[in-house]
Amino acid sequence: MEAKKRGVILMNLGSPDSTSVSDVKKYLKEFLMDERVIDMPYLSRFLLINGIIVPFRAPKSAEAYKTIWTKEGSPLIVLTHQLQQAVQQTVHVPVTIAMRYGNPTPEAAYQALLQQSPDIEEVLLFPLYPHYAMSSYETAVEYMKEVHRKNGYTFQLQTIQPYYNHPEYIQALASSIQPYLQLDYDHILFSYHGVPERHIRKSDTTGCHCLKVDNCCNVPSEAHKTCYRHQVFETTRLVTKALQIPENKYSVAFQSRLGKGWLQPFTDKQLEVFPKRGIKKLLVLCPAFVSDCLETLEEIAERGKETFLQAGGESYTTIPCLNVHPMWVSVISKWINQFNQGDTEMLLH
Ligand SMILES: C=CC1=C(C)c2cc3[nH]c(cc4nc(cc5[nH]c(cc1n2)c(C)c5CCC(=O)O)C(CCC(=O)O)=C4C)c(C)c3C=C
Ligand SMILES: [Fe+2]
Ligand SMILES: [Fe+2]
Repeated sequence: MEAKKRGVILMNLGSPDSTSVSDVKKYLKEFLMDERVIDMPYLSRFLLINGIIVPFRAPKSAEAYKTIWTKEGSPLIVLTHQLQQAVQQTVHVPVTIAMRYGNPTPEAAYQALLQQSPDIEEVLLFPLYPHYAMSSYETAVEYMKEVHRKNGYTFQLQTIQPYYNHPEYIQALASSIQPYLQLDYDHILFSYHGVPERHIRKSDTTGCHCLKVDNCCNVPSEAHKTCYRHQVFETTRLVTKALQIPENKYSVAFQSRLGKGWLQPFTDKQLEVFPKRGIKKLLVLCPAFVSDCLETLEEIAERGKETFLQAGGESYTTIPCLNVHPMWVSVISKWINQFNQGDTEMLLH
């Protein structure tokens, strides 16, 4: 029997095309008009985004992007391209990239695969998000399905499930952290992108567990399959266990909030209080992101450092995202090879 013709799409969030205010406005509008990001009725969302948030935010965001932009473009896009190239060298199926917002679009990614392999039968969608959140993983997957359906493509679309607790992902993350443990440090902060608490409740498939049961994220539940909070705690628990980091040497916080009612504790507030609690030498990492981006390079590495040092901290080291770490490249390649052999263990069922 002949093997099926397959292809892979690595999917990330996306960036503006340039640091111009007009490109940033276009990107923010597309991003924030996503009903899985700002979950309001259409008209209120439209008025809030177009009338208030984008006009005020775009000039500030454009300035922030300027501080991290490279000759090749946005770090997130450049790093996603580099990951695609590294993975492509080790697998025998075509691999391309798509962004949820901006370029390259999902249509462009599907077309790129069809051009390389016109009789393609199965495409693997690989979201570059280890954790499930309606504003990251879910919107990426649902949007790819929608574009697939609208174009009437005949190939099948399969999706890698969230890998926040997969032993091979944890091992890759641990080995990217390991060299930094040689530094003299008091504490490690795991800073994850925040989400509104309302989103955690909305994603609860049982309707009665998340943020309703005491200590919900540590009480076994079916809800954890789609609970971002549970999943980030699990990544932290598993990776600190693998590295034998004692419980009193690390903590979790949530960054990048936009509005009220987001998951706590907040990273920026923690950075202010740590020095007062005797934490003077800090390591920070951001495992919700596979690729370094505005939120890690500007918010955490630049502004976070300033906050911590001004509050009395002495040393502040950021640990890069997995990016193109060789172990991460080989994990992705291994999962792609498994998929290419018809192994469905890693796929959403
Ligand atoms: C874990 C992944 C992400 C989740 C969950 C997420 C939720 C989320 N984000 C916003 C608003 C903004 N996020 C912005 C940037 C941004 N967000 C992620 C990832 C997640 N967001 C990434 C990778 C990036 C960086 C993109 C880059 O180009 O480098 C921005 C834009 C920048 C800014 O103006 O700050 C906004 C806005 C919301 C509202 C939300 C959940 C509801
Ligand atoms: Fe975000
Ligand atoms: Fe939970």
